[in-house]
Amino acid sequence: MTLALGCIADDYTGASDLANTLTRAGLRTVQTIGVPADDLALPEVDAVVVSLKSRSIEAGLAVSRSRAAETWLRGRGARHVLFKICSTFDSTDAGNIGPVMDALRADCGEAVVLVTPAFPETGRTVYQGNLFVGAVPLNESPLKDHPLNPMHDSNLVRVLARQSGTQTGLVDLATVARGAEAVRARLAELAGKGIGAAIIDAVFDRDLETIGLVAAEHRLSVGASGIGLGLARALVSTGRVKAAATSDAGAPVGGLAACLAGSCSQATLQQIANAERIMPVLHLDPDRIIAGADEVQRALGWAAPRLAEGPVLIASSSTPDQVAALQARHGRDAAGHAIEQATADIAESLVKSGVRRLIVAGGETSGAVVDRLKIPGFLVGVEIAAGVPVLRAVGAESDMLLALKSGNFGGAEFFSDALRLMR
Ligand SMILES: Nc1ncnc2c1ncn2[C@@H]1O[C@H](COP(=O)(O)OP(=O)(O)O)[C@@H](O)[C@H]1O
Ligand SMILES: O=C(O)[C@@H](O)C(=O)COP(=O)(O)O
Repeated sequence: MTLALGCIADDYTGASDLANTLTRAGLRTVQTIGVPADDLALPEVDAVVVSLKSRSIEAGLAVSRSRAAETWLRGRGARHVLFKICSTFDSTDAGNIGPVMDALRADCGEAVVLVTPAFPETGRTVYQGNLFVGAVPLNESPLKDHPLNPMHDSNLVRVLARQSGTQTGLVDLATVARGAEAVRARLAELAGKGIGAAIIDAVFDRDLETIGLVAAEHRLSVGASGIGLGLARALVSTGRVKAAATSDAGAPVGGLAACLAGSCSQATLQQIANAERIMPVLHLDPDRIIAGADEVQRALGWAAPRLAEGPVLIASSSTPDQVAALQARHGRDAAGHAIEQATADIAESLVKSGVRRLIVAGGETSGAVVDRLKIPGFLVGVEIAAGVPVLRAVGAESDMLLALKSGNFGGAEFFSDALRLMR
């Protein structure tokens, strides 16, 4: 297998979002959980997205895990590696976007790395280096209240400069609009000044196509699904990949269905509220989880009689005020970790009792659940909402369908939309 594109994603929902985008653009794609074991039977593919849970861990660990993934991908022929980050640039001043980018850049000797989280299909656009979420700048969006990485600065040139050892420059929209040659010239100018990273503006998919053409000539890029779209279209339009039809990875599995939510995003809170109309919903008590009380057992006892009747939803999600109060009592990381592990405990028991269709809301939450279920990889099925495909587990103990929903993605009826497509 010689890969046309290698990808390293810093969380599992982000990885499935990217795998979805690449698949829809015609690349045969598989999502692996971590660096695949040698005995994992992978189909013949054009792109592999290695999913890491490295967004919110210590920067040194994120670097070493990303480097291991890079070595594996380049060893399978990937000339270009895309480091997939969140379309809302989720990170802190300690990393991990800057440190991982610096390490991968040093490994491949790239002069200037193109960086853009733009993903217009989901309302993420970048103008003059400022990230917009829908109509508002990042720092005014719900991301200002993210439980793990609240985003308070929408100027990505500044945000990345605080995290990276290299200087950060800008390729503005006017340059992108002039086409690939103008972008190449601007990158050469930045490289001449010793600037090693460039935030590049993008508002429409056509901007990402220009960016993809240029990025594909390089060894490394950093961004969200939008630049993945640009790269995939460039690989197809230049004949390096023959566009494939989408597979039937979402064929029915039957079995019980359940939903778990650990995301506290505004979108997820609305989706949970709407789900109350169509299925039983249990709201976990986060204080009881952290206190180590038997909240997991309570949830399982609640779910057992209801599952045979139809899908259920179990959520730890709370409003920003409640999240802040909980974190003040217990600490941010301790609270997040305890809740993720409790959600994983619940997922493990649900699967033991016959759940084969599982929907998880939240990136870190999905990471904890998928790790616990020891699923080595996924094939991409139909799209439920922009950035969220139906996934079929490969190499797992049971044949299962999953959906890993980024906190901010999906329409107001996401849970019923997903269940309709996961049979
Ligand atoms: N009620 C709560 N209070 C505080 N933190 C919570 C609560 N519920 C879940 N969390 C934690 O918040 C984080 C949500 O992150 P994540 O799952 O990545 O969601 P998103 O995709 O919205 O970013 C996780 O670490 C999760 O355990
Ligand atoms: O790019 C995106 O927005 C998503 O693919 C993503 O990474 C989402 O992360 P979470 O919101 O933490 O799920």
